[in-house]
Amino acid sequence: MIMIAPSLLSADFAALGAETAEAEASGADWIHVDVMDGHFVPNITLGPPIVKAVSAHTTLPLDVHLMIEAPERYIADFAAAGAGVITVHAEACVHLHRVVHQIKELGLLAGVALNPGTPAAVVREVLEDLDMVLVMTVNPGFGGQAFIPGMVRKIAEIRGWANDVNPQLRIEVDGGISAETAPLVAAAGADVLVAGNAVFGRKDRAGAISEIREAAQRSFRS
Ligand SMILES: O=C(CO)[C@@H](O)[C@H](O)COP(=O)(O)O
Ligand SMILES: [Co+2]
Repeated sequence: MIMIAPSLLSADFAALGAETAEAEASGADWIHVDVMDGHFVPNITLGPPIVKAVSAHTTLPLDVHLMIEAPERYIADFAAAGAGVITVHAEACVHLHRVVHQIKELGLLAGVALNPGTPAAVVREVLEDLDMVLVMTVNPGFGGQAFIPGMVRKIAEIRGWANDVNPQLRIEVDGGISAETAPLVAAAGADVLVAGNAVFGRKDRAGAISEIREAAQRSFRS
């Protein structure tokens, strides 16, 4: 089943509680929270205290996307703040296997993200251990960027491997996802779609979420 994870990066930061509750009421499956440190990516957003504050406004899993160097330093803090899924960037981890198990030992779902310039092969050796791979379809750091079509091949490659070694693997896509791009990624095997601008940029959030979901559902290929 396709899941939709609206990204709070495009929400009103002065009203994160209300924006989160509205996303849940509008049919979101997860709430995507973008954490940026100004080093791994050229932008700074938020940390565990804000994740904790947001968690009081939803019953949905918080899908925490860590765009930070050496994320192992903060995993326990984000878990304590209420994260349900923690995704680290492969490019930010020297000991990727250890970090994945650090997340799982806290009872959370573990994801690994790949920048557009990073080959799929980087996750191959940990694929059996993962709950999710996040294929970035823009260069991370900002919302509202254009989808990079070349990433569709990477999604299909990972789905092909997962069918052999980890059929339950979720493949999340993040960046430039809309009702227009959703069918492309779903046809390649992505089943968790992050959408920032395409949801929070619209007044009718429920309409936006269901349009993206239906567009993806029609072409999903597992
Ligand atoms: O991780 C990121 C950006 O680095 C994302 O989660 C963005 O927030 C997606 O925004 P849109 O491209 O959907 O507007
Ligand atoms: Co993100």
